[in-house]
Amino acid sequence: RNPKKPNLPPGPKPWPIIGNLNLIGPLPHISIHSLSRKYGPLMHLKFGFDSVVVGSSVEVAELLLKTHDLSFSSRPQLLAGKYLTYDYTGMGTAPYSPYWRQARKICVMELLSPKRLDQFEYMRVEERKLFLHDMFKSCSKPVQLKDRLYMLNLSTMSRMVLGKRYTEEDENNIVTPKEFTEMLEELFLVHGTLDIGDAIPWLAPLDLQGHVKRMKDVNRKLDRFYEQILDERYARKKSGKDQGVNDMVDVLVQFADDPTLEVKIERHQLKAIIQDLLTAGTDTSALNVEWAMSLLLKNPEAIQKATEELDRVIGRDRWVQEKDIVNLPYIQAIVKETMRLHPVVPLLIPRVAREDCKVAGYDLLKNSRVLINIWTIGRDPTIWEKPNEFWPDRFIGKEIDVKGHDYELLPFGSGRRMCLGYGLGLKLVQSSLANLLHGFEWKLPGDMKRQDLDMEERFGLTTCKKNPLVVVPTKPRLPHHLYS
Ligand code: HEM
Repeated sequence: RNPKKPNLPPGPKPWPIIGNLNLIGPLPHISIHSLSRKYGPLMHLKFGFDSVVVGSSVEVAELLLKTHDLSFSSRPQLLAGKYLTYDYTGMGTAPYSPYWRQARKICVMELLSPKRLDQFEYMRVEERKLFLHDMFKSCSKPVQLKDRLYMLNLSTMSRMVLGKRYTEEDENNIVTPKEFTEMLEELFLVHGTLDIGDAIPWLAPLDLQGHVKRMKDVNRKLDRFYEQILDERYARKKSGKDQGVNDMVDVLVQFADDPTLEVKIERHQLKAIIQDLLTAGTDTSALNVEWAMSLLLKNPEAIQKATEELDRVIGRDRWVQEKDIVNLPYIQAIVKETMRLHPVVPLLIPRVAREDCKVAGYDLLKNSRVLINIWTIGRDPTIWEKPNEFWPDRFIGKEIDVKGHDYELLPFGSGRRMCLGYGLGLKLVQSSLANLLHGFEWKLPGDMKRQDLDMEERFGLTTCKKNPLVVVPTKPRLPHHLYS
């Protein structure tokens, strides 16, 4: 062997130009799962000209996300990051840098800290009540759960981040609910697309798929919205009518102006952070609840166990509150089991190597992209008994949690780039799910049998059900006055 040639991890032989992209189907985590069975848990692929390293076991995940976390704590510079997140200044797209460290610290310590989440809990409670009231009005009719949950999370995040529910008609709002939801929908859609220009950079200027144009268009619209929000805040501050901290933008503006900050946060960076806060948890949390309800409808005995627990711990005369969740181990187990079987970000967000690095005897080169296939890890038969079965009891009495320390279950990632909103994400998922189960009896529409409910996936920025779940809340379980 040429001693200078790097000892790359095993992988399929790449084609010129396209590399191994021909082996990647519409569900990349499944294609990569099949490849890793042949080439092993540390595998090397080529996506166009980019080297991609995939970790598919607990041991390799720990090496990449813990032992060598610092070497892999940057993000690749993809077109979406440039055009949709203000030149890579979103929290999820920013390279490892003093700016990213500073902004992440503010988000973790100030915006999403347990204390701040408690301060804004009343907003989540109010939004959930409206959602449950709407669900009550839909009793005995089929509902598309994902859309409802998405709107619940969007209203909640819109209030916590911007101080207003932009999902509802209000003549003082700067955008109509339709404009607001359409802008964000387009943002998700175009962010989730795979652009050929990312894999083959000399094709990027041609914008063959028209993605860059769409990215610029939606960013222009969103920018006007964020500009107006910031203008209003600064005007209020200047006028002396500042009323303290009412939402996350208030906190951000306060910190951005702090002269003691090591790195100054510029206006375009503020807008990127606002966008992250508004969007990162809405879809992810809604999809987790949709997957959980789908799994439960296929396993009615689990619904029975969950409702028994709810009746015993909460009783039938009130809703479930966030602080009740610690006393609901079966509900927690359902959420973990759902995240194990259907992680909504199955390959985590790609990282990038900041330097050459030796891992498990192989050379991983600077600028390689790093993916962790948590879908494979979640179904690994050497870790999980009956890996493909929905069996929440497997978590009862076990210490495994989803907070990034147990490498067999990483729905929020781990290490320096781990999800910074996991605490909020868990609250949104657990409390929506618990109250849907506590508040209603459920069935599939018409004569549909549980065997007929498909669990096919669609890959994108987040992995959702290919065919959205339609379900019928047959009747309320609690006294009627609680739904008003
Ligand atoms: C159930 C809900 C959620 C799930 C499943 C989820 C999942 C994830 C995952 C897998 C990552 C990538 C981690 C990695 O690369 O190691 C991530 C990153 C991120 N998440 Fe979440 N997330 C959720 C909710 C939220 C919420 C509520 C927020 C904020 C309000 C949020 C903000 C972010 C941000 C900003 C990043 C990028 C972090 C960085 O690169 O430094 N997420 N999330």
